[in-house]
Amino acid sequence: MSGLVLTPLQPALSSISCPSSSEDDPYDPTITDQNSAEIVGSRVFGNRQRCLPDKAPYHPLDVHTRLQNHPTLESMMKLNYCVLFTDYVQSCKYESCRFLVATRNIKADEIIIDAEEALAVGPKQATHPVCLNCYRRVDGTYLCPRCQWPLCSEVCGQLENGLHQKFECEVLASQNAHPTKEELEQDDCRLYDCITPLRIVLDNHSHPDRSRLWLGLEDHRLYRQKVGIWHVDHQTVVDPVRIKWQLGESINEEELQRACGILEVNAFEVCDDEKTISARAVYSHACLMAHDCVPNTACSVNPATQRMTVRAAVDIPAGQMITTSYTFTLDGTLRRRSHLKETKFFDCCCPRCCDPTELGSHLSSLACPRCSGRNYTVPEDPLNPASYWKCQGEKCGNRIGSSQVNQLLSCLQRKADELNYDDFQGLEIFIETWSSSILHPNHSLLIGIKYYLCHFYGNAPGFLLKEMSLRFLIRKMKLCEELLNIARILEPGASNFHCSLLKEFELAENELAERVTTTEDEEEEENDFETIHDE
Ligand SMILES: C[S@@+](CC[C@H](N)C(=O)[O-])C[C@H]1O[C@@H](n2cnc3c(N)ncnc32)[C@H](O)[C@@H]1O
Repeated sequence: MSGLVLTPLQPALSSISCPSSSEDDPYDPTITDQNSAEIVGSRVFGNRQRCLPDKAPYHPLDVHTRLQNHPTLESMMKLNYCVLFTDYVQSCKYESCRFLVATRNIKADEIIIDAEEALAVGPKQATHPVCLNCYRRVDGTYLCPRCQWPLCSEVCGQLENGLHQKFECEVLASQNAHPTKEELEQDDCRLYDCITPLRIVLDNHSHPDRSRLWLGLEDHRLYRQKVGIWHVDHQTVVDPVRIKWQLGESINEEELQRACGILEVNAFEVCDDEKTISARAVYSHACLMAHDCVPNTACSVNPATQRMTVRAAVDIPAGQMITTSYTFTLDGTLRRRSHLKETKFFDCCCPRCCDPTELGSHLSSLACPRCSGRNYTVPEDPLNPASYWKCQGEKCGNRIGSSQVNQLLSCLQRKADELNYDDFQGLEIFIETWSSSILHPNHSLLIGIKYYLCHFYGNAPGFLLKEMSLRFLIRKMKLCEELLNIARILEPGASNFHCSLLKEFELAENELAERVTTTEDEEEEENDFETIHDE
């Protein structure tokens, strides 16, 4: 492990000129109270430049060429990354255009960002009731003695430095603002939506020095105003805080909307393996990573400290963007792109999205109805949801309209949503029924179920590794192999997805080896016994 990244700027680096650096610039190296990264490129913050034509796909190589020509790159080689400001943007709707770029060759598994402290942490939207300090589920039996919001226990209730005590407790107590018993019984208690934005606003009020860090975060204000989300945030956050809790005099709508926007665009999910902890957090450096549907990093958040560590999943050459994925790797292009548009407000045009076969992984491919499943049908223009789909078979070339494809997919999605995940046989039947003749065996509708089954076999009660029959052990290994082939394309290297599959495969392989050895030993014993007996 090497490469601590967030080291304070070295003198040589701090002299790099930062075009039109202004007082409000949160990435001005002289003002950050955290460790800092370097900044290069042309400035768009506060002076947003018009950009390349709509949908010009971005390509990391372009950035590489730019950086190679950048006079200060050499002096920046000591840092792992810099924040690149650029007028190079993907579409006119892409309002913000800073991203992290490797300033030297980074080896797979190297730490790029080491345990970055969160700028803000708090409950997720529409969450079940959680403790406002440790984000574990609560049932409302222990209430904060001061504000009456549920906490998990006295331990969290008496924390002096807990975020709850530090931020909202006093304000909520003064307004007698707490959820009712009925609200706490809901699985999506919307009052929790207000807590994290409220923390950001209160942080800004009490630490004007830190407010400059907040200023630097994208909130997609203009786009959010145009679409429904602005209105939803008004109902779920602005009105409850300002009207229901009567904080309207000290907190204005603008700052609450800005906090909501920052969270929607930038927050990472915080959870533990057992899913007992559920929260969201914002990081000033990690959240500058651009999205790519084939990310080159693996991110992890320590659920107890909420610190974020970013590692290189693969070798990242100097000049290449450092990327993470904001969406689900195992979703097909249509779904990923609409999820990114809805939640992060941009049209992804990464190489995977632009490729009809998703880089050969075939997560969206359908069996051609005319070739009876011998060839696969893929979108002619994967960036256009209304595109025709065409059979890849050289002699066939059969085309299907997007509405027909959508109809088929919605119908299969409904069937998939109805599946009972405790019934492994039902899942296997679903895979068998739709695989090959209708969907590519790697289709996202099937691959999600295969991923579930690959963990189910070997870990679920009644299917523990030692107890499982040979048939299921071999099935587990086959599923692992299929998924590993996809992981190698879509999340290569030391990604969480790839590593978890490798682990499952190795466990199954070792178990198989043990069984083979035991059987051989038993056979040998039997032979010995027979020989002795014969003698
Ligand atoms: C978490 S922020 C990343 C930092 C952001 N670029 C900034 O300057 O503040 C997420 C936003 O960055 C932009 N973005 C990230 N990856 C992108 C990509 N691959 N293509 C287009 N826009 C992207 C989108 O506007 C997205 O909503």
